[in-house]
Amino acid sequence: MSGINIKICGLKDAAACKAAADAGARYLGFNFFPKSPRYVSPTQAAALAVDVPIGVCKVGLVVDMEDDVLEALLNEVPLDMIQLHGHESPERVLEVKARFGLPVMKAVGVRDADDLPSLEAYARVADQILVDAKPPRGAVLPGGNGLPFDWRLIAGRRWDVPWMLAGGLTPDNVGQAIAMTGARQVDLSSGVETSPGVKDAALMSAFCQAVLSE
Ligand SMILES: O=C(O)c1ccccc1N[C@@H]1O[C@H](COP(=O)(O)O)[C@@H](O)[C@H]1O
Repeated sequence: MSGINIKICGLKDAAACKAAADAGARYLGFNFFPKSPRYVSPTQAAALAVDVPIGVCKVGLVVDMEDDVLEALLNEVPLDMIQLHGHESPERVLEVKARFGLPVMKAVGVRDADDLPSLEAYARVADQILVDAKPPRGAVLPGGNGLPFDWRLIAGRRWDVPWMLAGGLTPDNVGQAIAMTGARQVDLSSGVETSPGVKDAALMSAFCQAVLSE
């Protein structure tokens, strides 16, 4: 056992949730961004949440969501953590934490060294930070594009809160990603899919094996 935590995001059906938890994921992510091929409605997520094992963290991924929509979502789905994956400011992170009382993980996109100060800023306000690849210019999705960033940019860097590495991770590259960055938590979506939004149990198992054998 490596002691590295795994999050598998964008789960849409009960079989995929079970396969992810059985494979060893400690966080399961539900995606509430309507434009995503991984979108689930609050009603669908509420049904899936019922069978998530105790001790596995249910994360809700939202993108620049307004308070009233977020409130309705949290009233319907028993989430354990909110993942903010849009343009939410540090002030907005604090607001969401205070208003909804759940831990907040803020995704921060990295493309080059200019993006690194943002990580420090969000690490001061969020409960966790998700160090993700910045989406390509003009992309529809602010994440979930299956593209890694240059891991050398964060080699040896540490923040004062727990952090996850994301962006284009796969069963084949996650070992190298961990070795280069020292990540103790990893997160992915596309890398365990056969097509956008379709999770594959064998790929999830292969990914978790690759991480857990580190
Ligand atoms: O997966 C999506 O469709 C998505 C949509 C909007 C915001 C974030 C999204 N995905 C998150 O992006 C990272 C990395 O994903 P990938 O492994 O590169 O596909 C991960 O946190 C996903 O949850």
